[in-house]
Amino acid sequence: MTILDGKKVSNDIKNEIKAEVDKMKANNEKVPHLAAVIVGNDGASLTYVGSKVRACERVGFESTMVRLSNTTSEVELLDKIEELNNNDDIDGFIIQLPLPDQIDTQKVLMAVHPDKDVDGFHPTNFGKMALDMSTFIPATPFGILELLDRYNVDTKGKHTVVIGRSHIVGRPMSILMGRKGFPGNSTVTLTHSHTKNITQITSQADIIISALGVPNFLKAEMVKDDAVIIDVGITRVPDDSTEKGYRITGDVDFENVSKKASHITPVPGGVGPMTIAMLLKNTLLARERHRKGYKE
Ligand SMILES: Nc1nc(=O)c2c([nH]1)NC[C@@H]1CN(c3ccc(C(=O)N[C@@H](CCC(=O)O)C(=O)O)cc3)C=[N+]21
Repeated sequence: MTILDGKKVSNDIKNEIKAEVDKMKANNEKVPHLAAVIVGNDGASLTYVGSKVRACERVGFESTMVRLSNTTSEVELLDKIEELNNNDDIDGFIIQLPLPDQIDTQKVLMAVHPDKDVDGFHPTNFGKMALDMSTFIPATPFGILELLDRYNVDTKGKHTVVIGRSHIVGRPMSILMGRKGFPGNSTVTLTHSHTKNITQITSQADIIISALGVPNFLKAEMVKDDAVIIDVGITRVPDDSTEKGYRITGDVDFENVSKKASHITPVPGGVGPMTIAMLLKNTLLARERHRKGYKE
């Protein structure tokens, strides 16, 4: 059984990115600049954005965190986005999700200029992804592809079962695993809350990608021997024995499923750190495209 070590691979990727940034600095070129907008005070969201900012520092990017209050109106947020779209110093930015209820998420994501949309959430970029055109691939799915690639996990002709159809993980993942090329060329089944007899489906999977957010959902009985297991779940469960008062748990019953799996991602230390590394990679790409005047 091989642990797909997202922590290690993400560190390798960050070192590769840092080497690129060092070259830019040596040539007196402007370094990539990422901005992150966060609306409200959600603890988990603040943690993730904090990690993103720290990761920028680590590789030598510039970063800007824009904090808006929980009562921010949709118009105020759209104004801020327009400002970031027009700020030539910023190569890419993200709007941290989820957003408060008074704000229409889809409307907001459509306001981000596709050239600066390093999350890959704009319909133009999502469409390009589905059509195999070069674009920003959403960081979590991109991180999973990168992890499969670096561990040489064979995906061709395999049956991949994706659990969850969210716009940021399950849906794009189902498209990417079925695309031509590597990693890809899988036969994909996308399952969700209306799926009947899910155990029958997961037991036939060569690769399972679970992005549900239900702790311990995927049990050993649902998995066949030698399956590849990717756990995208990150749920905070209260735990007084820890310093922070919580621990994070994936969708997979790791202890038992890992005994059957050929490859498995841990939580923490699997997909989460890869997400951050690939956001940096997309920001590097955004800088490069910006430098070339968006001509290609
Ligand atoms: N616009 C937008 N883009 C996102 O990419 C985005 C988002 N909104 N909203 C929330 C989700 C979630 N997400 C994570 C990133 C890193 C970890 C991560 O580093 N996790 C660590 C542990 C972190 C902890 O201790 O909580 C790990 O799994 O090892 C987790 C989750 C990005 N998301």
